[in-house]
Amino acid sequence: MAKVLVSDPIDQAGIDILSQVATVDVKIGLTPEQFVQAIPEYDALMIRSGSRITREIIEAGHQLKIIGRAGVGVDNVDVPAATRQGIVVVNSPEGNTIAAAEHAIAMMLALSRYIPDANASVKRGEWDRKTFVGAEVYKKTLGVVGLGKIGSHVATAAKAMGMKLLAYDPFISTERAEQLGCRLVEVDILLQEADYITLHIPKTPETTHLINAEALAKMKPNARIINCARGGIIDEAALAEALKAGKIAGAALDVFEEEPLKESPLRALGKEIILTPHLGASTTEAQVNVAIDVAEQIRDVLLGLPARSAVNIPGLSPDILEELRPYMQLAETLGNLVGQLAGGRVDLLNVKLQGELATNKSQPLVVAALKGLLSQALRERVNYVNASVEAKERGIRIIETRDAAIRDYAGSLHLSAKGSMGEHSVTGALLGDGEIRITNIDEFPINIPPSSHMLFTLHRDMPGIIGKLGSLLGSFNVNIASMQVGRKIVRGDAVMVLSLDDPLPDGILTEITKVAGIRDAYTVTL
Ligand SMILES: NC(=O)C1=CN([C@@H]2O[C@H](COP(=O)(O)OP(=O)(O)OC[C@H]3O[C@@H](n4cnc5c(N)ncnc54)[C@H](O)[C@@H]3O)[C@@H](O)[C@H]2O)C=CC1
Ligand SMILES: O=C(O)C(=O)COP(=O)(O)O
Repeated sequence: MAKVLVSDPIDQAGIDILSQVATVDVKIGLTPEQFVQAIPEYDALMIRSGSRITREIIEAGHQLKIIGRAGVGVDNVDVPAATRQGIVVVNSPEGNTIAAAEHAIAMMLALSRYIPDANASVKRGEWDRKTFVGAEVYKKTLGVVGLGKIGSHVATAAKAMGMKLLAYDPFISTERAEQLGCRLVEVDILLQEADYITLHIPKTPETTHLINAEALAKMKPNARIINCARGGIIDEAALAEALKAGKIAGAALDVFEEEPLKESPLRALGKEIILTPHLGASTTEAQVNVAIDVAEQIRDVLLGLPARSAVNIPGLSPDILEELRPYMQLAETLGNLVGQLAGGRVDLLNVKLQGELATNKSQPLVVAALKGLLSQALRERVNYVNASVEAKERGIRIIETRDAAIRDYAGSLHLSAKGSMGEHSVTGALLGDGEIRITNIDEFPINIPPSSHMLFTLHRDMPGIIGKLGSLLGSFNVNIASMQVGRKIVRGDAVMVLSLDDPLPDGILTEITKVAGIRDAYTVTL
C-alpha cells in the first residue's frame, strides 16, 4: 500500500480520503533533518505553509510522486527541484479564496477602528473611548494590488461598502478591472492615491520588497496597508520605521518574512499595527475545502490518474487529457521510436500535429513525444512533469508545427529527430478502435502496429531480399510476427519493417547489412 506523509495540520476529511488508498502518517513539526530522514519511504506528501520543502528533502524522496499543498501558495516548495525529479506539485487554487479575502476585509475594518487594542483595554478593566476614535472606510479609496481570485473578492466586498477602487495588476485586462469597479493604474499612482492598500499577489522576485522604504514614502500619511498575501512583499524593517515616524497611519499583517515571527520591531508598535499568525485560510470551511481538494488529487495520482490543479504540468488539465489520452500513447510511442532511429544524442525534434490535432489543445502531445524520446536514456525517471525540463537541459531543440489539412486519418502525428545516426522521421495515427498504426517511416508509406521488438532496414527494392533476410533471421532463431515493405517507386529505395517475437541477438545487425541490397538496419525496442 502507498504511504502518505502529512506534515502540517489538515482537516480529517482529507485524511479520510487519503486513507482509502494509502497508509497515512501525520507528523507535525519535523526539523529539516528529520524530514530528509523520513521522506524516502513516502509516495506522497501533504503540507500547508508550515513545512518548507527544500531541494534536499525532494532529492531524498526517492519514492515521492506528488506533493500536495492544502492551500494556494507553493512558495514553501522548491517546485523546480520537484519538476526535475518528476514529482507533480498540486495545490487548491480556490479552496481558501473566501477565507483569505474575508480576513483582509476584517483586518481593514479592525485596523480602522482599533478593535484589537480597544478589546484588550476593556479586558484589562479600562473604559477608554478617546484613544480609539477610528476612521470610516466609506468613500475612501482602496488600492488592490493583485486582482486575482482573492483580490477580486476583496474588491467586490469593498465596493459594496461604498469604497472607491484602484487596482494594480500587470496581468489583468482593463475590462476585467472595470467589471469589478476598479480603475487599473500603475503601482505609483495606487501608492499615492489610496487610503487603504491591500496586497493579493504571490511572492516572486519581482514582488519581493515591492513595498519598501521608497514605496512607503509615496503613500499618504493617513494610509493603511494590509498584507494577507505573503511575507516579504513588505520590507518589515522599513514598515516599522514608517509607522514609528508616522509616515503612514497603520498596517495589518497576517504573513511575515520569517514565520513564526521572531524578535521584530513590529511587536513594539501600538494600536497602529495588527499582527495575526497567518490566519488567512484558517476557517473551518476553507480547511475542509482545501483538505478534500488536495487529498482527492493525491489519491488520484497514486491511482495513476491525472491531477486537476498541478502547478508544474501546464496545460494538462484532466478534461484536455481525457480527450487526448489515446493520442498521448501514440505520441509517446512515436517519440520512443524516432529517438532510437536517430540514435541517442538527439539535438532537434520536429513535432508536426496534423488534422484534428492541429490545435493549441494538443500541446501535451509534444510533452508526451519528448517523454517517449527520452525514455531510452532516462527510463522511468522521465514523466510528463519533467520531460520538458530534461529535454531543455540536454539541449534538445523542439520545433512544433501544425497542419490542419486532413489526410488519410482524422488526426496524425509526424515526428522527425536529428541525432547521432542522422535525421529520421515517423508518422503515426489511430484506427477507429484507438489502435496505433505507424503510417510512415523516413517518408516511406507503411501501415504497421508498433511491437516490442522491431527491425527496420533501408534497402534497394529488388527480388530476393525479403527471402534472404527471412532466412538469416531464421538461422538466428528469430521469429517474425509481421513484415511490411514501404516504397515510393518500384525498384527504387524501400524500407522494410518487421515486428519480431524475440529480441535480436548481438551481432545480427552487421550480418543483415551484409545482405546484398540492404544499406542500413536498425533495431528498436518499444
Ligand atoms: N494569508 C493566507 O493564509 C493566504 C494567503 N494567500 C496568498 O494570497 C495571494 C493571492 O492568492 P490568489 O488571489 O488566490 O492568487 P491569484 O493567482 O488568483 O492572484 C494573484 C494575482 O496577482 C497578480 N500578480 C502577479 N504578479 C504580480 C505583480 N508583480 N504585480 C501585481 N500583480 C501581480 C496576478 O496577475 C494575479 O491576478 C497568494 O500569494 C497566496 O499565497 C492565499 C490564501 C490564504
Ligand atoms: O493558501 C495559502 O497560500 C496560505 O497562505 C494558507 O496557508 P495555510 O495553509 O493556512 O498554512
